[in-house]
Amino acid sequence: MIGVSANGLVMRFDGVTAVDDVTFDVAPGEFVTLLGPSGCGKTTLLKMISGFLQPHAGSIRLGDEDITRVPPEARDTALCFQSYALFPHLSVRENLEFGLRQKRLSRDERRRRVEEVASTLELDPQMDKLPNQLSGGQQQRVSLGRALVMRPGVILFDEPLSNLDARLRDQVRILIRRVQRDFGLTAIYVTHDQSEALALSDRIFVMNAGRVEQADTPEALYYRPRTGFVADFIGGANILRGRLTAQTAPGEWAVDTPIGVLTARVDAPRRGAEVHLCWRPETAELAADGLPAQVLHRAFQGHFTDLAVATNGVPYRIQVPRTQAREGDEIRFRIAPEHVVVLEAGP
Ligand SMILES: Nc1ncnc2c1ncn2[C@@H]1O[C@H](COP(=O)(O)OP(=O)(O)OP(=O)(O)O)[C@@H](O)[C@H]1O
Repeated sequence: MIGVSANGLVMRFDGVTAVDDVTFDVAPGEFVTLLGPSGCGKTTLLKMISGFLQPHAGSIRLGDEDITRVPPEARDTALCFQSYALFPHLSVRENLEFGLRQKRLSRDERRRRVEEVASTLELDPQMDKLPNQLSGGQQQRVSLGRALVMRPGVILFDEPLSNLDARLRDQVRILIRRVQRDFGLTAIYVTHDQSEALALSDRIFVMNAGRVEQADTPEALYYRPRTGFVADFIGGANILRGRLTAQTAPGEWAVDTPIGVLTARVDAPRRGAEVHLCWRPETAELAADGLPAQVLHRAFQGHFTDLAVATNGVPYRIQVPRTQAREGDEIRFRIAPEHVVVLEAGP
């Protein structure tokens, strides 16, 4: 297993900086997702790692080797696309074998690898069919198989599930994670779908305007976002401005906000400091002595009820497991200090 590291990568197109001084390390065997809105530079970064784009500055290493100037076919990487990129006139078997023939592997070795991958991906019954005789999910498995037969050190995915319907997406997602573990591959996966990223990844690199804004585990990104962009992009947090007023316990401060006084854990507090706070809707608990809020809209969701509420004209959301509250009612709620996060930068 090999890791990938990038140092100071820059890519510009016609004066637009698509990737702006990106540095990261992906550990051997790690599954990392590049997540961010359309145009933030995810695909450009992936193409630099695979060698289809040359960076204007910076370097990329695969294990101990500097591969910045190594052509794509000589890199120990394989790419799996959303558009499958299968040869329409070749059978599934021939599609799977294609890269191995180009590498001039022996017939026995080709057969061994193709059979192993076909059985892992349950493609055996499809081997003599042409791509247009397959469903979208089957075509995506062939595309994955073509990458796997190469036994790359690093497998790169560019939105591989985006052409599949919701049910198939779940199945192929689980399959991707399983083969990545079983084959001992390092994986870099591009998506703009946050739930896909949260479900698949060891770590997520959240990208914004060509930069990696935060690189963390899914849990840390969700519960400890560092910026307003990350808090909002991952799971939609409530974000409020506030001012630190007084210490209430060791490491805990009262924060004056437009919806009332909240208590937050604060690392480096300064009395009077203006901060941005974020908290997740589901961390609110109904409590008779809590902050008041007026219910604007109620949406029952089964295991929780989503309440759009407002206090002093400021709208936000809370989610509670069970409530009789209706539009127009006043509710009261509290949030434990460990769930109120002080951001390094606002939205
Ligand atoms: N070949 C190109 N020529 C000119 N501009 C480009 C080219 N490729 C990408 N860009 C620009 O670089 C920026 C980053 O594009 P990129 O495709 O990496 O974004 P992305 O995050 O993968 O977006 P999406 O999720 O929509 O695929 C965008 O502003 C895009 O318009």
